Amino acid sequence: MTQPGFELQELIAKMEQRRAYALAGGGPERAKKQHEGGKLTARERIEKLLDPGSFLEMSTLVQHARNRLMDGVESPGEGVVTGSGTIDGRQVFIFSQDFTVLGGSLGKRNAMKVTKIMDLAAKTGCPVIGLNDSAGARIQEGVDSLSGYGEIFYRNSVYSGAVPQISAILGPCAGGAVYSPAITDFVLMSRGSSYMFITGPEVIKSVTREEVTFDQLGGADVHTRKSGVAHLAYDGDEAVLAGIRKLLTYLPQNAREKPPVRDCTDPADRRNDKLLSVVTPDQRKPYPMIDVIKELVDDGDFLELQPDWAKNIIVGFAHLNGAPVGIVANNPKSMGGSLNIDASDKAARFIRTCDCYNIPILTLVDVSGFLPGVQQEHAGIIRHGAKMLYAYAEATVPKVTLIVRKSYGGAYLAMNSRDMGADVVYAWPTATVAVMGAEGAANIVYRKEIKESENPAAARAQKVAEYKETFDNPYIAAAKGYIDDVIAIEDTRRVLVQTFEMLKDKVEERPYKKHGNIPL
Ligand SMILES: CC(=O)SCCNC(=O)CCNC(=O)[C@H](O)C(C)(C)COP(=O)(O)OP(=O)(O)OC[C@H]1O[C@@H](n2cnc3c(N)ncnc32)[C@H](O)[C@@H]1OP(=O)(O)O
Repeated sequence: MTQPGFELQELIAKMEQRRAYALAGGGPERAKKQHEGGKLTARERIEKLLDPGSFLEMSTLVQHARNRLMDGVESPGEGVVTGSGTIDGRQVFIFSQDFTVLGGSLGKRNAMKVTKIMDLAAKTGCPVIGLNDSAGARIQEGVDSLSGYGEIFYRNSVYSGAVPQISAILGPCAGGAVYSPAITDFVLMSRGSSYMFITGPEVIKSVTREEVTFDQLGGADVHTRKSGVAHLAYDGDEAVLAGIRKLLTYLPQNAREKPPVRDCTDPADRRNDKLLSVVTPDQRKPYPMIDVIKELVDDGDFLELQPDWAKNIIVGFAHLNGAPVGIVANNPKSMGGSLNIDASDKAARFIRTCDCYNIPILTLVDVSGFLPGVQQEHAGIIRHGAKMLYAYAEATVPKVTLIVRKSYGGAYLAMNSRDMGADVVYAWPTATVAVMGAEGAANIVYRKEIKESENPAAARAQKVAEYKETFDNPYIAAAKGYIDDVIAIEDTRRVLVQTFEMLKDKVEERPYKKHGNIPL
């Protein structure tokens, strides 16, 4: 007769054997190949991302859905590692595609593992992090694998704005697979070892005869400089994972919560005398807006998103006296800070991201207008610029606008003026608010007088000077109540900290609707 203890040991041994089989993934040879390609394995990534020892794995023993083509094929762990854990003590859900198992390809059961943790994240109100490294739809599973993608995309969309979703691209992400990261809130890529594209170089060559490498087509630099698909690029997996940890410090767990406030040692009333030598009243003289931002926020620490795409607008996260804030700022160093199609898309998306996750918005304005040009008009600047107006008006988080220098025309409205829903608008003494700059305005308003004058050039100069004297300042707008106060430049940090503190419990309701219809 079998000893009861022995029977239990057998059961335990069987469990350990199954578990070890799954944990080994595609085996040491494929793991070695992964390392040789400058990449970590799926499990190493999880270990580096989460707080030590916090990973609770799910669905470890799942196997592929059998079909004729998959006979005799092994898929330990089914090509993806899933579960939950903590980052800085806060719970997150994670899936990490395992390229060592069938190239991390996505079949029905692989997708089931992913959707399981997405559902748990939504039910428990926690962020979802996807570490992508996959050859795409599992060819042998045909339409079942397409269905698997559908189930993931559906949840990416339904949970959008409910819980933060962050995608890291750490290897291939091709074909329809790209649409999962594309729907999520943030996309981070590793340089040199990751790429995203709809159709690969081979197909492109056969259809259009264009010859291009994987990296030239969809590498990290392409998506952070040209397409705007990705928000941040890093050198290597570890840097991407550190980037995710940093990003989470600005985000709440879900849309019902506020983002975490941290201890702040940078004095709330620190004077900003440095700024007196950064921004000059000369409208034609550009200055680094990024220096203005860094001077105002806690410890000069600003996480800029999409820093190399649509450089004429700056967006990113910082803390003000320990509380996260989203910043949107014109960049006079690029295209004179004017707004174009890409800048409008970049800003609108960021504003909506802040609003989803209860992050107050600070807008720093130095804008000459929307970029003139046939290309911009024909490409739909009206439709794209409208997104910014819509996004600001739609946002119910605290919104503070500071006019640093120029604020002209339609762009004055697109940069969150009082009428567009700013809760408080400040201006520096260097600010000018008008329909257009003095040169253009004088030419139109005094055209007849200038033309009929004996010396048109002198008459024009005089009228420009008169116009500047009368209109190129913030005081007319302040007198009409469009600006709440003109503040001392060196006192700005204190004023902003106090203003956001005043607004922190702001509640703003909107009329009933299914959802708004933002122009896309
Ligand atoms: C909706 C959509 O996703 S459509 C897109 C469908 N996907 C594709 O067309 C990509 C097909 N795959 C590829 O082109 C290549 O595998 C690449 C470029 C992604 C990676 O190339 P490499 O790094 O050289 O890896 P390699 O080709 O050896 O693939 C690794 C393993 O994954 C397997 N694999 C790769 N792609 C798939 C796939 N789509 N389905 C099933 N298995 C796959 C390979 O057979 C290989 O298996 P093995 O380790 O047992 O030999």
